[in-house]
This record gives sequence, structure tokens and C-alpha cells, in this order.
Amino acid sequence: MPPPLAGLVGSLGLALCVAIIGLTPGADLTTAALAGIALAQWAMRCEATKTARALAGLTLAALLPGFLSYVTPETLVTTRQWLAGAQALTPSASLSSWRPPLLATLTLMLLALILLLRQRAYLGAPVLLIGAALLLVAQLLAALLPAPTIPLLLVSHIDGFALLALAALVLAQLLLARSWWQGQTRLNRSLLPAGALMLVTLALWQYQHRHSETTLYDATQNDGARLAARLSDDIQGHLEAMRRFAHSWQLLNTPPTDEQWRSQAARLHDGDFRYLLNIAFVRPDSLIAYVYPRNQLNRDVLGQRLYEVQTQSTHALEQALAGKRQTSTDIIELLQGGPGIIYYLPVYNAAERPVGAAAMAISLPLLADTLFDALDPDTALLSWHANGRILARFGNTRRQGPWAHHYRLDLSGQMLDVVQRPRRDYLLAKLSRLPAISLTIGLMLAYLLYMVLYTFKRLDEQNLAFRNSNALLKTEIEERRRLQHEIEWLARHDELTGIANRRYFLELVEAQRNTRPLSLVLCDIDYFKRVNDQLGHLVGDHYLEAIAGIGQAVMAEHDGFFARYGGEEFIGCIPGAGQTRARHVAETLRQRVYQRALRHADGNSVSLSAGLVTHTTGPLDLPRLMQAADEALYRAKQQGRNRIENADIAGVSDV
Ligand SMILES: Nc1nc2c(ncn2[C@@H]2O[C@H](COP(=O)(O)OP(=O)(O)OP(=O)(O)O)[C@@H](O)[C@H]2O)c(=O)[nH]1
Repeated sequence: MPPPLAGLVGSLGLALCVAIIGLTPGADLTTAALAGIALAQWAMRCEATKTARALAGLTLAALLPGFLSYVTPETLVTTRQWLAGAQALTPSASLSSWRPPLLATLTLMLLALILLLRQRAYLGAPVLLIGAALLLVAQLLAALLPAPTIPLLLVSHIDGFALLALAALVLAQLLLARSWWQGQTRLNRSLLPAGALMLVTLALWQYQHRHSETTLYDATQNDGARLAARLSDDIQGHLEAMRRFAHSWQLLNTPPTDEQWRSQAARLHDGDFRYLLNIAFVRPDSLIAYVYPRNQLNRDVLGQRLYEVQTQSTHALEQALAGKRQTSTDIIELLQGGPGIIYYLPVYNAAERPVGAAAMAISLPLLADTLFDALDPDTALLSWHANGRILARFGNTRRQGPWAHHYRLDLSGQMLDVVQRPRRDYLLAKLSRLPAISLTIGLMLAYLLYMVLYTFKRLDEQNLAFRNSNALLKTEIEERRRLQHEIEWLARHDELTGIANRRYFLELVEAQRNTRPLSLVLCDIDYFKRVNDQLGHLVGDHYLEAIAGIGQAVMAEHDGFFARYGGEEFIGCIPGAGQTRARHVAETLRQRVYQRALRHADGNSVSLSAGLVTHTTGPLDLPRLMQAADEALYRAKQQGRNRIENADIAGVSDV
């Protein structure tokens, strides 16, 4: 997509996002954070960088406490404390209303960070964006996939419009990023492993998240089941005691007196079984003869005939009074008020004749109170049901969790339904923070991995560029050295013939300043102008080269050196050679040139003339020697050319 079009789509996306946020009913922190990021992105697009960063920073700061509440261990900051903090701001706030779901919080925080980093690739903005995109996909999947088997306590995604708005923000950020990061090949290679790590982290989080919630679900369910079992055992134990109590009258062989009844029942009642409304002795005619404890409630029932006042219990009582077995009523309305169950146990004399029945009235609200006494009302809401009617209820009804555990309580034949609803805050306090912590650590590791790879690749590229420039520098140095060498060579040599020039020759002679004898041979090609005129300068150049080569070879044979003195003039130096040897050398040179068959236009061989000077004693006076050699050369020319003349000056000898 070309950049202007991408910009347009990005702007439209942002506008759409702001509009959607505006439509979201009930503004909360999620809505505020979405609006903050949308505005920050907008500001970034308008290149109002400072505003964008300020908005992103504010959003990040607003999301931070919520995020910390997900990852801080309960031992450091309790759920109650987080809740108290939230309620200090909004009294009606609950943890869920106060903080966005974890994945949404992380996505929004990553988007804010990207804007704070001003999209800079070397600060890790691309990997944060990939993280935000993956988190968004996870939320979309969670919203689209079928619901899990148990309702989750921590839903991982925000709902409806907010989720759409979040998707628009991530998309807009991706479009904005395209133009910033286009052409950065090293990005892809660093992003891939970091993205893969994030993917694994998200999958692991998903597993841990479900697992920890299921574990907590099972734990609360088991707690409830244990409670129900304990209660059933309690009732059972009590009935056992009652049986023994009823049996004890048989041993006495007489029906109990009021006093006896009271003292025995007190022992039974005042122990653990406070949920017994009373323990009564019912005569065969259903009259309540004694009752313990004799409090206000029970005093009113004393002397009443159950067959008359409590017809619901008649059937069970008749059976107990007539037969030999223990009976119990259904859940009935007790005479003292409230739902309850009455257990009847026959009392016999020694002849096994029924003399009455022991009645044990269990008040269900009292039983529930006894049980709930040991419980914290903030952990769960417990309710007892029978025949569709709520018999007792315990606990705080506010902020209930998503789970309801159902149990059947066996009250020795009477079944009671118990429903336990753990409270959300209690569950949140119990819920493991490990999934959120490992998700955060995974994302941070992916970020670090990206930074390491990216920095490594950057260094690698810089290193390569450095090596390239180094190689370039080396080539340049080589070239400069070669040029320097060439300049130096050109400063000392004749370019055409390749032999030493006058300057170098003088340097070489200077080096031989103390050598005696020292001979100089100044040569000039005869009629060279004709060569140029008649055969052309190219041929002239070629002849000069050839003669230079001959001169250098001859001089080298005699440990001397040869140079072009200027134009068609050459000069040789033979250190240690006296006049005779020098003349011999000069003759050799003249002959070789002549014999070389360098022809004039008329077919005659090109020749040279030379002036020879030999210095034997005294300090070296080079100008004087040169002058003498030149004069000798002049004479050679005068005397017919193709010949050698000796100089005739003082200090020159024929040694
Ligand atoms: N081709 C060519 N000619 C050169 C070069 N340097 C000098 N010359 C020529 O050498 C010639 C020298 O000529 P002259 O000094 O008149 O002497 P000449 O013709 O050699 O006659 P004599 O010296 O009297 O024998 C000139 O024509 C110069 O142009 C060169 O590098 N290449």
C-alpha cells in the first residue's frame, strides 16, 4: 500500500475507533485507555510528538496499577488492598470494573509503549507491536471460540465494542509502522524468533490460566464437599448419641422423671449439638411431657399434644410410639417457628413396652448458624434448599464469583441441597498469579531476545560496513603509495626512456664524491634533428629509448650509471675508472650505438659524439667537470662527430 493511502486508512481507522469508543456505554478505565491511545496515535500521525507521548504516558500510568494487581503476589499486596485502593477512587468499584482484563491491559500498555518509544525500531518498538497484535488475536480467539467448561473468573478479553476498538487501534498502529520500518531487512530476522517466543508464551499462559482456574474451582468445590460431609457426620454422630440416650431409659425400667430427663438431656444438648432446638419426651398420647432446654421457646410447647398441634409430624411420631424403630419427619415448620426436622426414638421399659418417645428437633437455621459460625462470611455465599425453598442463607451476597457448587447433605435420610457460591474477591485472592507473571516474563524475554538479535545484527552490519570501508581505505592507501612511488620515480627518472634524469644523476654522482678516479662521459646524438624532421618524432623517441638502453647496459657492465641529461643528450659516470678505461667504455658505447642500425632517412647509421672527463685528485667540482666535458663534446662535434674527445683541464689525468 503506498504511504499516502496507508496514512488515509490509518486516519480513518483512528476516527472510527474514537467514534466506537464514544458509542461504548458506561465509560470505564478500558474506555478511557482506549481513548487515550487513540488520541495519542492521532497526535503521532499529526506529528504532534510531545502530545502523543504525554497521552501515551498518562494511559500507561493509568493502566499500571491494574497490571500490577495481576502480577503482585498476594503476600505483598492483598486483593483486599487493591480493592480498597480502587474503592477510594470509586466507592462502588469492584476489581473487575476497575481493571481491564489482563490481555487487554497488556495490549494497551504495549501500544502506549510503542508510542512512547516513537516507533523506534532500535528501541524494540516492532516487537512490542507484534506482541500487541498477538495478544489481540488471542483475545479475538477467546471471544470467538466456544466457552470453556467452567465459567472463567478472569475473562481474558474485553467485550464487544471495546474489543473492536482495540483491534482498530492495533491495525492503525500496524499501518503507521509500515512506513517507518519499510526496508529494514534486519527487522524480520530479529522479529521472527521473538515473535515465536511470544506465541509459545501465549500458548503457555492460556494453558496455565485455564489450569489455575480449574484447580481453584476444584479446591473450592472440595472445600464445600468436605463441609457437607462433616455436617452429615455431625448429624449422624448426634443421632447415635440420641439412640444411646433413648436406650438408657430402658435400663432404668421406668419412664424418666422430669428431673432425670433434664439432667440427661443437658449432657447431650450442651455439648456440640447446639443446633438441637430441644430434646423432648413425648408420651404415648403425643403429649410433650418434658423438654430441654426449658427456655422461652420450649416452655410454650410443653404440655401440647403433637397429634393436635403438629399434624405434619403425626405419621413419624405414631410409628416411633408404636414400633421399635427410629423415625423422622420431613422438613416441617417447627412449633417454635422456622424449618426443621424432628427425629423420634422410641423409649421402652424392660418389658419392651413403649412408654414414650424421645424427640430431637433440629432447627435448620440453627444448624446452619452452627456450621457457618466457623466460616468467614466473605469467602462464599452458602444457601440450603429443600423442595425449591431456601431454608437458610449465609454470607455476603455482593460480588459473587462465577461458580456455584451444589452438594447433597444427608441428614440421616433427609436430603438437603446446599449451594455454595464462593465470592469473587475471595477467589481472586486465592487465584494463582503465576500465569500472569509467566506471561509478563515471557513477553519481556521476547523483547530482550529481539533487542539482542537486533543489536547483534546492527553491530554485524556496522562491522561489515567498517570492514568494507577499511578495505576501501587500504586500496586507497595502496593507490596513494603507488602514486607517491610514481611521483618519486618521475622526479628522478626520465619518463620516455626510463633511465635516471639529470637530477638523479647528480645525486648519484654526489654519492660518489670521494671516489677517485671518477669519469664522466657526456654524449649527444649526432644530427638528431634530422631524425625527427625526416622520420618523425615517434621514431626519434624510439631511437632515444634504444640509445638509453644501450648506455645503461654499457655503464652497468662497468659499475657505472647512465642518465638522460636533457633532449638528445645523455651522460654516464664510471666511478673508479681512469681516463683510459673510461675512454674504452665510451668507445664501447659509441660503437654499440653505431652498430645498432638506428638509421637516418638516407640509410646512414645514427651515431653519437661524447666528451670525456676524468677527475683524479682534489675536491670534486662538478660544474667545472661538466663544463670540461661539454667542451670536449663540442670538440668532438667540431671534429666530425661519431667520436670521443677527452677534456683537457687541471686535475684531470690519465691515471
Ligand atoms: N623525438 C624527440 N626529439 C627530441 C627530444 N628532445 C630533443 N629532441 C630533438 O633533438 C633535436 C636536437 O637538435 P640539435 O640540438 O639542433 O642538434 P642535432 O640535430 O642533433 O645536431 P648536432 O647536435 O649538431 O649533431 C631537436 O630537433 C629536438 O627537437 C625528444 O624527447 N624526442
